[in-house]
Amino acid sequence: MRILITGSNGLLGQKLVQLITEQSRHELIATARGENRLPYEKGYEFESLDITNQQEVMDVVGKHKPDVIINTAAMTNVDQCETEQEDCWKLNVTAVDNLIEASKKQNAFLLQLSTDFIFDGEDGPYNEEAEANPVSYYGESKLAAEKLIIQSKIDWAIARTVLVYGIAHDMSRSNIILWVKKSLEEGKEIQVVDDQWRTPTLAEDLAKGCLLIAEKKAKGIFNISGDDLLTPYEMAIKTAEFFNLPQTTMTKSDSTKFKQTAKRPPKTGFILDKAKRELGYTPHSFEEGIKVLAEQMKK
Ligand SMILES: NC(=O)C1=CN([C@@H]2O[C@H](COP(=O)(O)OP(=O)(O)OC[C@H]3O[C@@H](n4cnc5c(N)ncnc54)[C@H](O)[C@@H]3O)[C@@H](O)[C@H]2O)C=CC1
Repeated sequence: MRILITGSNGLLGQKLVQLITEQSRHELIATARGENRLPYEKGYEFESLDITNQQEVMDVVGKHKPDVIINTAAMTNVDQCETEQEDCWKLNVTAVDNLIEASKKQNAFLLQLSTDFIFDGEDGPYNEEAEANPVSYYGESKLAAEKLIIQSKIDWAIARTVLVYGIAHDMSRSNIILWVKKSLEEGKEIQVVDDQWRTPTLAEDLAKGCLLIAEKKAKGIFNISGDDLLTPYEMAIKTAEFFNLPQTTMTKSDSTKFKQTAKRPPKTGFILDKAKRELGYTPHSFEEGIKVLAEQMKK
């Protein structure tokens, strides 16, 4: 199978490239805006691709004729989406339309990544049929992209995910585990919210879930996240316990104390029954996820 990935420099993109090249079962075309910033070059072809450029999308997809396109590229900074709405829409919605058109022309299966932020967070955890009601512009844009795909006449899947954590090859991305570990090691005072719930997702699990969908060409919406419903404070406690760090400088807080540009849904998290049943998806627990990161940090 020929798989084309957009946003291959992003966190999920990197993990997908790693997973697919390690398995070497598929032909891979890794694309990203600008230069290839991946540290390894074997086992895949690289193509520069800005998905907001309609002609470029048509040309690259037309040249490589993939069986499956996995669109990981997006504007993922929730506050930035709130302040730069035009750019957010261009990348998170209009560019998806470019991919739909290219998929239609080449008869490719399109897998789009989406988010728990399409929900208002009043009654999580959610299954795939729950009613969306975004409270941020980011959530609105990702929901609009879902609608475009659902209404299209192509073969499609949507993988929705939640709070992805993992180690990018250049350590460019922080996450709650790295932040808590570093802060407690330095004896820094930190406040961690205990009134938001998520099912945090190990980036490697998300990559596996996406590949399962691609290999099966499983159509429809799939929740692909971790399975443990936790508050950030609970995640922080588990992190401190794992690394055997003193918790004296860490205090419980609530989200009203933090001023953020975009509103966050209080309680999301996903029910994974469908992905487990139909894809054989089996995510790590949060503790196992910390262990995976700890191993990667040693390298
Ligand atoms: N990271 C998270 O916690 C969550 C992520 N998601 C979704 O999962 C998907 C993957 O997320 P991450 O890998 O964490 O995001 P990321 O921010 O690490 O990667 C996004 C990639 O898109 C690329 N990109 C930006 N503009 C582009 C353009 N015009 N053309 C081509 N590429 C462009 C960026 O360079 C970056 O490499 C996204 O669709 C996101 O909305 C959903 C829920 C939570």
